[in-house]
Amino acid sequence: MIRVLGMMSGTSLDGVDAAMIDTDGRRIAGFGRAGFRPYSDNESAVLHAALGAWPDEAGVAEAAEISVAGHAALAADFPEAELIGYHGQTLAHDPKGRGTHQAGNGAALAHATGRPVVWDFRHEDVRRGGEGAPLVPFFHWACADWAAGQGLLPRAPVAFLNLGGVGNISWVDPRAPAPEAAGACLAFDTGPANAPINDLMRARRRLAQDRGGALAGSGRADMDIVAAFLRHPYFQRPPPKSLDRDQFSMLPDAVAGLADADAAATLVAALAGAVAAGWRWLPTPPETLLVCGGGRHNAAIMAALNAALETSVQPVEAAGLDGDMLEAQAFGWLAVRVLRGLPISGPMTTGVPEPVCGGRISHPRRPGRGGDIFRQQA
Ligand SMILES: Nc1ncnc2c1ncn2[C@@H]1O[C@H](COP(=O)(O)OP(=O)(O)OP(=O)(O)O)[C@@H](O)[C@H]1O
Ligand SMILES: CC(=O)N[C@H]1[C@@H]2OC[C@@H](O2)[C@@H](O)[C@@H]1O[C@H](C)C(=O)O
Repeated sequence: MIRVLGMMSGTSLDGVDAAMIDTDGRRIAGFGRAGFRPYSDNESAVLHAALGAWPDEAGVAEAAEISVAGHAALAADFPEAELIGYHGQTLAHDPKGRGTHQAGNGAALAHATGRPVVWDFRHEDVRRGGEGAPLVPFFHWACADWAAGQGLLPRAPVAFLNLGGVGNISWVDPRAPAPEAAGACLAFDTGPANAPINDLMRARRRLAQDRGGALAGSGRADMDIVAAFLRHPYFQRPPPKSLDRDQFSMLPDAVAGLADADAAATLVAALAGAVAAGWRWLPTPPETLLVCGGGRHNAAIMAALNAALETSVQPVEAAGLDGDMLEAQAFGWLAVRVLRGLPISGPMTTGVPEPVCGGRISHPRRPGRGGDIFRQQA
């Protein structure tokens, strides 16, 4: 078993999540402490300005420095970690074109923390023809396996919906022997989630988010706009498929003429409509949809999902999991899989032709505690 710290800074650009998890890269042995370090207004502004940039373009070096410094500061609170899984900051994602770009530097983080760092999780998948995203589905399979083992969920297919800046859904069957086994997982990005809502709040109210969904809850969705949005070819395309943060620029444009509350309500209805549009791709309709990520704190989103779907929609806490830390835990679990040479994606999650391991491992110049886990490998 390895005590690993997973670290994630997602597309909503609000800060860095960190969570400890004990795992052999297959089963989850236990969850540990977690932490969050928000980006300052200045850091967030630099990251926002760099969105869309590819390596060596303007603003990327500064964004990478902010990423490494923010992660190193938070990792210092977790001296018990033998290994760190570091996602980096996605600035651009175009898997069928220019590739995928996570700003950051795992070698610099290894040096700063004295711990080995697994990073650059997405490139190898893209290089081999995959979407490079979503990568959390194999971990969702492990969560379903863990929850079934704890008696918190039946050992049956279940779906996880992650609502960060972008939404992604994983259908998983914990009766399968491993996440890469045939029939174990099917996953894809559903559509925009919190990113357009945050952008609306920032532009119109100078706020970072619609806290609790209060504004959206007081408005009325324009269903003509939602219907037009759902005619986008993305929703007709079968998985695998993944999205860049700002791929649906027509959505903010379409709500530009609406009052604030109605605009927020329309974005929420579009989010739920996109999830419902993806439902047909799931191998079987799951009895439960477990919602994780910040969007589950938005009551208007949860109500819209309940209205749009004929299934039990619940926060992932119903299965004993921490919905704010699931992605950070995922990149800890995936880091151990990289260390052990186990696949982190496959045909049914990213569309890569064969299951692929990927990831890079960087060692600190002066090894700290991490040396032990490499001796365990031998
Ligand atoms: N109390 C709340 N009320 C409403 N919305 C919230 C609340 N808490 C979080 N959110 C929303 O969730 C977002 C953060 O979600 P999360 O941390 O899951 O995203 P992320 O990890 O950055 O993105 P991604 O999963 O796309 O990589 C916030 O930016 C906000 O939009
Ligand atoms: C390229 C990239 O960073 N994509 C993110 C983003 O945020 C949500 C969705 O789009 C998902 O595809 C992915 O994140 C999660 C952690 C994933 O890879 O599963």
